[in-house]
Amino acid sequence: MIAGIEVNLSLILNIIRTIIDLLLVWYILYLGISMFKQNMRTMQLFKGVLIILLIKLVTSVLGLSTMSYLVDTVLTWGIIAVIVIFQPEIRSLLEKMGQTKRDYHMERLSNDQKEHLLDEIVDSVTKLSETQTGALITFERGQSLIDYINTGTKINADIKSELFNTIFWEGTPLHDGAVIIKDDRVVCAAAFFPPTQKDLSPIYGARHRAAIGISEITDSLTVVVSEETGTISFAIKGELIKIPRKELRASLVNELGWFKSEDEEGDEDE
Ligand SMILES: Nc1ncnc2c1ncn2[C@@H]1O[C@H](COP(=O)(O)OP(=O)(O)OP(=O)(O)O)[C@@H](O)[C@H]1O
Repeated sequence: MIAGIEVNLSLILNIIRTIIDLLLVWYILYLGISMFKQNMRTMQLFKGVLIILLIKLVTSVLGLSTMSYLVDTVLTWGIIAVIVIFQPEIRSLLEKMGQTKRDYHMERLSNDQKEHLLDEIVDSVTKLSETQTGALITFERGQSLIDYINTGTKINADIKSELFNTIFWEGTPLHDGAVIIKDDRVVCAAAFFPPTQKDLSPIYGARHRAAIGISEITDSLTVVVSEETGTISFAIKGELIKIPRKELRASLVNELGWFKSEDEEGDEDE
């Protein structure tokens, strides 16, 4: 009787272990595939690895020992090369897996203070758009942008409409590159982003490529203003979304998530 219970218990434990195992593998595959889908570089890598694995299979089945040795060598050195070349993507994936950051800093600000910050940003982006001044403004969200902040010139200033309009004025040395905002601070200007490798319409040049590029490898939000047309776009998760001027404020509120809904406030009070 006791032996029977022990067998059943170990069977149940085995089933639970298998389910946990499968769920973990599924989660890692899901993260990997969503990263591959977002980024053209990783998509190309994925195809390359598939081709090499296919060649490895064929050479093993046909017993082509020299070819098999060559493929093994490519795989061994390839892994090292992939780690070096795709360091930003691998880091982004690991950061996503361990992401627990809550926006403590923004939570300390009152709604009035946040409204004021939004007013400054909306006022500035609207003016940049009206005057057709090219601009790239990136908001750090869950994942750190420290690597990209380090490529620019540190500022650590308040968010002010005049500041953005001055920075992006063509006569200033800082106008080339992106401004990065972390919480309620403008942390740097003239930051450089790795441009996307995606096929894009020829109407988009280096600025839009940079905006999409940073959104492929981080969860940041980038606001781009086109110098040629004054069009405002958001770059999010590898996609470019045009934002009509009238909808800029509402779209920023939606994407930045600075204001909690009443439901969320209620949940925290309980
Ligand atoms: N990799 C990059 N990282 C950050 N900023 C960049 C990068 N590449 C270009 N830029 C910015 O974009 C400007 C050049 O934009 P370009 O005119 O080629 O882009 P565009 O997408 O056609 O935009 P626009 O519609 O404003 O002309 C540069 O002066 C620089 O400020």
